[in-house]
Amino acid sequence: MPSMNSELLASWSFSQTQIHEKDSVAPVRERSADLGVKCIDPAGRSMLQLLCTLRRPKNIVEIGSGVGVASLAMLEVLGADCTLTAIESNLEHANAMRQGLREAGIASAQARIIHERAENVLARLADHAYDLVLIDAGGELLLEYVAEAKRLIGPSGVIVVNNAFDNHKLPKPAVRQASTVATRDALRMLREDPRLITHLLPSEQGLFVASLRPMPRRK
Ligand SMILES: C[S@@+](CC[C@H](N)C(=O)[O-])C[C@H]1O[C@@H](n2cnc3c(N)ncnc32)[C@H](O)[C@@H]1O
Repeated sequence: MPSMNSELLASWSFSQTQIHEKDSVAPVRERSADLGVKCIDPAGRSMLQLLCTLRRPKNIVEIGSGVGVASLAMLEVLGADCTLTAIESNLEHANAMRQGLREAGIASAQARIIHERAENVLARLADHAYDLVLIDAGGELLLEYVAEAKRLIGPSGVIVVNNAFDNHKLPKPAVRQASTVATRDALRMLREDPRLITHLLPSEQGLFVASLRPMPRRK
């Protein structure tokens, strides 16, 4: 296991600076900051775009879409080829996201925002109908969201958990706060599922990716 030393820390910090976002991203980040929403960090956003580029998901669910930094990142690389169902419990955040979608020229038929608590919505979404589920709504209910995400994804589905470091509390065993315990349990649930390949990507907030193993090819 690599131990954190100053060189490794310097390389990791350097990697976090090697991201150049389009000018259109800054106003959405500003709107997020104005409303006190902690949006996905630049490295996480860039990793999410890479994942979308490689997997080309057609149907996406985002749990906790905030003002839409992650949503717009996915829509930017996928174009009109995908539909997004964004679940957001805070009306101000949902309205600010609607504004961002309009400014980006995204049709409302392509990106649907459901203004409701995710725990009241997810059960209504169809089994195996989605290719990517992004979870970014805090740690407390993460186990529930992960269980639902496993039901929602189709045969080549991917589950992504942002802020997997739980604000850097995850690696500290002494921290027993509800969100940290739930995050540990949820990530373990994904890691121990033999159908999934998982990886914790070292963005600033931590991006945990769980992908269904491909079916073996028939000879
Ligand atoms: C970390 S922010 C999401 C940031 C967003 N993914 C982005 O990158 O721009 C978390 C969001 O989850 C929302 N949220 C919190 N609990 C929720 C719940 N139970 N159901 C739906 N949304 C929730 C908050 O209102 C907040 O906007």
